[in-house]
Amino acid sequence: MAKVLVSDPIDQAGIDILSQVATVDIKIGLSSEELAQIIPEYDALMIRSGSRVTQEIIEAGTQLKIIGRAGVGVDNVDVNAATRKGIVVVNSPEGNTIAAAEHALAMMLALSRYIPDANASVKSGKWDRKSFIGAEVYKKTLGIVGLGKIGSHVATAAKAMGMKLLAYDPFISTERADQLGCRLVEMDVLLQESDYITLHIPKTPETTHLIDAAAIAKMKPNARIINCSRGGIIDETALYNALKEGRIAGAALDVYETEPLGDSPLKSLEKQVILTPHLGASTTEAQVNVAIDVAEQIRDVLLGLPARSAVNIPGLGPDILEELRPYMQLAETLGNLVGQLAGGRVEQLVVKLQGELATNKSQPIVVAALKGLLSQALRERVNYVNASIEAKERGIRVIETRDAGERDYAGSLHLEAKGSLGDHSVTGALLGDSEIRITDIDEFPVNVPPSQHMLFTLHRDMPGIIGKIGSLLGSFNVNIASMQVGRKIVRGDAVMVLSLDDPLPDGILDEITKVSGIRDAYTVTL
Ligand SMILES: NC(=O)C1=CN([C@@H]2O[C@H](COP(=O)(O)OP(=O)(O)OC[C@H]3O[C@@H](n4cnc5c(N)ncnc54)[C@H](O)[C@@H]3O)[C@@H](O)[C@H]2O)C=CC1
Ligand SMILES: O=C(O)C(=O)COP(=O)(O)O
Repeated sequence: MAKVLVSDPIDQAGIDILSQVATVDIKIGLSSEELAQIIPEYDALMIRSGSRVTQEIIEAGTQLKIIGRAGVGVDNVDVNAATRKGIVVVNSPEGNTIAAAEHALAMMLALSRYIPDANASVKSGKWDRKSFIGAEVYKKTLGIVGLGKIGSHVATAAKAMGMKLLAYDPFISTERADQLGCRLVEMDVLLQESDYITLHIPKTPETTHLIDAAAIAKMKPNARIINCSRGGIIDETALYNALKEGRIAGAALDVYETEPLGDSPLKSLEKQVILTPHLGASTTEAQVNVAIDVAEQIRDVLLGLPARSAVNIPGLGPDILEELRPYMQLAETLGNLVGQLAGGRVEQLVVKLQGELATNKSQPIVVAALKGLLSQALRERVNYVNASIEAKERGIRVIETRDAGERDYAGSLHLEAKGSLGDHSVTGALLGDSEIRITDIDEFPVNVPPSQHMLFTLHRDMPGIIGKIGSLLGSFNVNIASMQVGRKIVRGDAVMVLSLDDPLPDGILDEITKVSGIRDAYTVTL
């Protein structure tokens, strides 16, 4: 039975799903060294933001097939290292959207009305009303940095509270911002005009210290900033200095450069600062959502099924996967076939999408073709996650072309491999919804289904040659399941495609190539 390690607190609903297919060990609070030490035993790792999955841990995870992040941010996982090792990284892109958005809104209101300090004051026996005169958010300007899932929900709620909305997000269209009632502006305008600024962006090299001393200097003196996205997007030292000197009015932080937050001077500031311990996703609802979402994906991957929210298989969402799955199977089979025909080192692969396939997303098809191409060399080490990287590292140039006009089949795929031992090409199509047909080998038309053991010959089209190959195979006790010849002209060159019931015994290929009229012969295992 597979083994899953859960190294952060996960709702029981997720554990129950994992337990259907695996032995689940829950070990919370492990150090990186401890995690690296035990990870070789596990097929899957399920985490939240508390575990840091470094390259060392990934390298040590020799059995690891999937890392599931029960939440959104995967900045605590070395995704590149996982991709190189063919480990799928999945998350729950939407499970905690509402929780995080509501936390940001709660922070904005709590900051405006000094709720944490007012609460502490009453609980300490005081009745002090004059120290807590707050500000209204109504008619104030909210600047939203990052108008993705969480930012959009914040926008909708803030709009309902009568706020004016600005947004900065270079990857969002003006139409989308308009729909949400936001004016899309440059970052400087947002900094200068906002009374409240809320951050909802991932942590990347570009967003690290996006809010630094220079950015804070552009903010209004009454500005309040809220960060429920990622620590390190705000330079905490610059923020502390600005708050201490009263250059901005307040800050509410849920995330920090280092977590747990250690000895930070921010803790010494009073009612203008609210600090929560990374609680954005901490609602019962969100925790059930993310646990189920990610546990289901881990279960599926352990059962050999695809994951619906893999962050390192780009462009492979569930709807696309559903639609393209038969074509991906075709691409993988043809990639495997052309790789074996080419034999040696492949330097270039041309992937030509024809007919209706030409209008489809090509990336999953190309990835599947590369997976097939590399499968002889890398066996189960190659998968949809690492096929592109493995191809790149082997110096295989990939060229994609499209020909929507090709009409022999509704959609077909043509692959050409340029290799150290020669060039080969194959074409294939789908019959009905998912039956694969090889329709062309090295430009010779054929119509054969792929089978596990196949023999291909290039020969001169002349009487008696088929009989000779048949007898030769018979003398080695190899049974032919089907046979087809493809030729362009009578008595010119031709290919013979044989499906065999058994693998070809050693040495027989040499005997076949010695038959007069046979120019070349290849065995293929699919
Ligand atoms: N505090 C907490 O517990 C939680 C934090 N988060 C964090 O919140 C953040 C946002 O999450 P979602 O809205 O779900 O992500 P999302 O991917 O839906 O949205 C992120 C948005 O940021 C934009 N963006 C990327 N780079 C940018 C840049 N340089 N400048 C401006 N905009 C940029 C993107 O275009 C996108 O629209 C993530 O960092 C996530 O990890 C999410 C859930 C809970
Ligand atoms: O989903 C995210 O990105 C979060 O930051 C939530 O973190 P958590 O799962 O609560 O440790």
